[in-house]
Amino acid sequence: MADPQPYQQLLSLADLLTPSAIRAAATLRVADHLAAGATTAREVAERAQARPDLTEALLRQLARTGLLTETGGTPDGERRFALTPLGEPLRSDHPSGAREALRNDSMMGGSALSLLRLDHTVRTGEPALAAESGGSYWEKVNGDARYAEEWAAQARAVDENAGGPLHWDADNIVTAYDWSGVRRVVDVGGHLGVILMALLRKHPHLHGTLVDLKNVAEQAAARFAHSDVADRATAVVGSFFDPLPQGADVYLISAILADWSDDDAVRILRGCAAAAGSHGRILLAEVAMPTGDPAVELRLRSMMPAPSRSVAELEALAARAGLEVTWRGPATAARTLLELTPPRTAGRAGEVPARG
Ligand SMILES: C[S@@+](CC[C@H](N)C(=O)[O-])C[C@H]1O[C@@H](n2cnc3c(N)ncnc32)[C@H](O)[C@@H]1O
Repeated sequence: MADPQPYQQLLSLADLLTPSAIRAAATLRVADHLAAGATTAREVAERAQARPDLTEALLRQLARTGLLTETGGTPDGERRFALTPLGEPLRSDHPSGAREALRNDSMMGGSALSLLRLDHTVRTGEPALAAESGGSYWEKVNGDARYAEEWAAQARAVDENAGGPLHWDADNIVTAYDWSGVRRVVDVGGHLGVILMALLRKHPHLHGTLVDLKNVAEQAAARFAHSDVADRATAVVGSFFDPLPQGADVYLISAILADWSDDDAVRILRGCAAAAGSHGRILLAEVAMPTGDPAVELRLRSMMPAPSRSVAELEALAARAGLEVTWRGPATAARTLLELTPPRTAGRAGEVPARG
């Protein structure tokens, strides 16, 4: 057989059918329906509330790709299908969690679709989702009740892993900063409260308020209410683009700025500074994701504008926001720690010591 022409290879490399069919199967729970006893396209379609004719096409295509196998026919001549070992991980109960990563309507699966508009990212540096919806990823997954159960599942998973080491060198936030003179901390975009709870447990004199968007803040509030720090931790629904709770001693910004352009990052820093007032400070604990590999860089950049700002770039943002660096904590490959202070209160220590 003649070797394929370069154009044929090119079209085959760029073809979207296989990934789209697998993601459609994940979204429509095809594997779950087959595992639960459906065998024909009609039975799968009925359970998936889909069209039988196109479900049949999907199942036949998945059989071609090796995720399903045809197991004969019914007396009426309908094809029967079953999962192969390659298709098994698409079941919701598979420990790999593959279906969650692949279904188009999950947080992870949905954000992967931004790769389809990589041209937009390469042209502008913006996440491709912005080209589609005009809104941020976080607004979408927090403003839509369809994602509330996913956040609840994440909260359950976080509870199951409670007590383990914190990700991305976040232990440094808890141990490397001098919390002794701090009474109130606001965790800005504090997610499900993992870091804030670790902080309050380690420093029993601290009180914490977590601010996050709706779906997340509600889960964090429920976690706090059932925890040993219930009397010192609160979670409030809010946006860091709106006024934040005033007057805390420290505004913690952990792993937030990577998701935002320079202009938005400066807005977030300014908002924290405004809430910090004349005596408060900001603890910027930004993460740096490894982007040396082009595949990793393209994936990350299609979803977030700045996955790995350098310390110098973070300090430049702080300067743009009118903040002074009053402490430099240990900078690991994954995490930077900077204390930032509005100018009128700068110089608590009278100098900028470099530690770590
Ligand atoms: C990458 S997570 C970081 C979570 C946490 N600070 C940490 O270090 O693990 C980003 C967080 O920012 C929150 N977020 C996004 N946009 C927000 C906004 N406008 N206002 C408040 N929180 C927001 C998200 O819901 C999410 O919890």
